[in-house]
Amino acid sequence: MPTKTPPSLADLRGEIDRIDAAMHKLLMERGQIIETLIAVKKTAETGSAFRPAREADVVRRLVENHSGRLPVELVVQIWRQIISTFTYVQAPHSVHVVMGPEQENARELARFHFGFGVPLVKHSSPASVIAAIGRDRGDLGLIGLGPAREAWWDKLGLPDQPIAMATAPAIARAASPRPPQALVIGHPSIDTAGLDTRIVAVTLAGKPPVEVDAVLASAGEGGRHHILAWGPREASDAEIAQDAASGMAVEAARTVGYTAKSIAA
Ligand SMILES: O=C(O)C(=O)C[C@]1(C(=O)O)C=C[C@@H](O)C=C1
Repeated sequence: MPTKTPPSLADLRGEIDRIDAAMHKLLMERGQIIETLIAVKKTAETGSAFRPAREADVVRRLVENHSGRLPVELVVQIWRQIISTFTYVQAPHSVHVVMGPEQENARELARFHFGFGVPLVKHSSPASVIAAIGRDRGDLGLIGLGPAREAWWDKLGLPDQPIAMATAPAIARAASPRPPQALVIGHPSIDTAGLDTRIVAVTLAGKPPVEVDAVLASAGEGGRHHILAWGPREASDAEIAQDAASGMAVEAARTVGYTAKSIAA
């Protein structure tokens, strides 16, 4: 049987050039939709093009349809860059991030999530990020989750205060901790319809004996224990608080925003 001669390097590069040109053309075609998007979404009036539920759908579909040699993280990273740039071009804004010695990977996480086209503003505390949102309705904030010095999330969801609307990273990677590492917050006027997960600020009588996956962040303060819990959107604040409390008495529970279910890569 005659053996097939392998393609030359020039042939392979020709093939890559053809694919690159097609990808570039499609990207430019995607870009042509922006002007109409701005008009249809009335972005000039609302000040923000950010639609977290739609973004989560796009990423979930990519992960579901992915196969082959290319790591899915790369594909998600490329699309996060595209989507964030599209959001920015429709309505320029900044992303406020808590960065400091205790938040070493915050910049990397912010760049992975929002790409390189969006300006990052550095803050030293969650309270300062929360205060910054609302001065400009289109701005977003990124605050690290996990153990905290104070229950900064208690400021979310109050009248005219920012709410939670996404978690980062967009996918739960095997190489990174399973629970989300950071919370994305934004002005309450941003459309959060379609996000299937409720985020609840809970006050407990004391520290629960075990920490469960339903807890995103926690802080001990003034004898009380404060946690940020998540559960299905259709569940009530009290139900989500009970699930996260591990038997500890629940003193207060209040919705502070929503997010999309974790997307496992
Ligand atoms: O679907 C929209 O509303 C868009 O503006 C498009 C797009 C995208 O690039 O896919 C950009 C920003 C939104 O946050 C969601 C999705």
